[in-house]
Amino acid sequence: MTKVIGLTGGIASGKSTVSNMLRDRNIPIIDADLISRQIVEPGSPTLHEISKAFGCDVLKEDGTLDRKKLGNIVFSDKCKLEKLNEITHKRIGEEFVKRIEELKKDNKLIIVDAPLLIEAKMMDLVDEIWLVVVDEQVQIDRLMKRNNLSKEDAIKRIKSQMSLEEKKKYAHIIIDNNKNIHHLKEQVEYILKNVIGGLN
Ligand SMILES: CC(C)(COP(=O)(O)OP(=O)(O)OC[C@H]1O[C@@H](n2cnc3c(N)ncnc32)[C@H](O)[C@@H]1O)[C@@H](O)C(=O)NCCC(=O)NCCS
Ligand SMILES: Nc1ncnc2c1ncn2[C@@H]1O[C@H](COP(=O)(O)OP(=O)(O)OP(=O)(O)O)[C@@H](O)[C@H]1O
Repeated sequence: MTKVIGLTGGIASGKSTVSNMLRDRNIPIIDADLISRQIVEPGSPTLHEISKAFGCDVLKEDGTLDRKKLGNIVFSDKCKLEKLNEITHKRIGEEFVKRIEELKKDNKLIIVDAPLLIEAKMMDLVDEIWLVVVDEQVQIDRLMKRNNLSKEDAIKRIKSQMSLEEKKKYAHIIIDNNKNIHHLKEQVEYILKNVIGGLN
């Protein structure tokens, strides 16, 4: 039996960092942020719908999605974010199902790295939820630094997602990423050894 893990957590909590550690152990990762880029390639129906809903202004001259511009629009307006989610989440979910089925053939453990797993009600696609947690101040600092955002913009993005306290209600395992990378890696190794056991 294959075990499918949903790896989730707030923006800049450290999901990709955890995913990379698991990938290094040859565990397959399904990356929602990557899928959300693939489904909006030029010529795709999703990009067409986005430009119809948000105007051609959200396209660059070469026809690709101007992610920065669309991000600025949706993270400042809840209704617009909901509109974008309506367009994208169904397709992201379909890709999850397809890729999980493919990977199940050859793997006992699969990770679905999805920031909005809970918000998008995709919990049923996975057997277990691992939640990466950080204190809000650490999250703000890391997000400002990584995305070169003002504090105000970083807070807007954090507030566009479900609160950590709410997410904790769904989590089977909590990974604390408030300290350094070494501390994070120790937890990942512990989980692989003691919780997942011989699966990977
Ligand atoms: C708004 C967009 C264009 C911004 O692009 P950008 O390259 O700046 O960010 P990227 O896609 O790398 O996402 C970075 C992080 O933002 C957060 N985020 C992304 N989309 C959303 C959303 N709809 N609601 C809340 N937070 C989100 C996540 O924590 C994600 O890890 C892009 O995120 C997007 O198309 N989002 C809709 C698709 C989606 O919901 N993706 C998450 C899949 S579970
Ligand atoms: N323990 C840590 N110590 C210091 N920096 C860290 C730590 N963990 C992650 N980071 C940094 O914090 C930032 C956010 O981490 P990461 O990109 O893994 O988060 P994420 O949850 O995948 O983000 P997103 O939701 O936006 O996809 C990155 O710049 C990463 O290098």
